[in-house]
Amino acid sequence: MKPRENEVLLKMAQRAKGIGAVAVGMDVDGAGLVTMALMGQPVGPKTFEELKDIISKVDMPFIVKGIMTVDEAEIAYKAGASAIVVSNHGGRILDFTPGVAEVLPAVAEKFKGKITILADGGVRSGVDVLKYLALGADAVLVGRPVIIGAYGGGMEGVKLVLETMAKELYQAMILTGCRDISSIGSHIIYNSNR
Ligand SMILES: Cc1cc2nc3c(=O)[nH]c(=O)nc-3n(C[C@H](O)[C@H](O)[C@H](O)COP(=O)(O)O)c2cc1C
Repeated sequence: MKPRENEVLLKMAQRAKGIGAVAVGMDVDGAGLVTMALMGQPVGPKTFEELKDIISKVDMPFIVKGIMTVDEAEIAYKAGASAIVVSNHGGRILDFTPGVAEVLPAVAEKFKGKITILADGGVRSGVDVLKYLALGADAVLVGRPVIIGAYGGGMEGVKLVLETMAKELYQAMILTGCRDISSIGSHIIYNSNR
């Protein structure tokens, strides 16, 4: 990747000031090579040093997205990211890769409390939110349902989608005996292999 691409990414991140956070996608191969996807295009830092350098120059919380392994989480954490998004961003093309729910517990086991852990992908109800929280996420992100809500009903549509999810989450918490978000944990997950 050309240095110019990093400059563009950095400028976009700096211009985003006021939005509150900047997010980039990340994929790391065995050799520690980092590629990032922005607007679907592979751009951004290719090495740990470049990622660290960009994070140090952005005066706002920096979120690294597309984390699917403990090693990738480690890179984001050591580079100084505020948060990671455990997110299977290769799903449309690589449909044989593990799902977020499969990798989230291992990432959470090592990094819970050290870095904010967000998760996304396939969340369609409040019960799905509960599942990702129980598997170790600090918070859950929602993509396509919000787009569908906006398409169908504009701002009211988005509001309806999010309020419905919040109600479903509340009901699911009551049924699983969780009095607040912090009491949601792996104890509510039934594992038939245990
Ligand atoms: C139209 C569309 C384009 C997307 N483009 C990107 C992208 O360029 N980079 C990326 O990391 N994720 C991309 N995503 C994934 C979302 O950022 C997010 O991870 C995903 O939509 C969450 O899953 P959900 O839609 O099932 O809630 C895209 C998703 C959609 C629907």
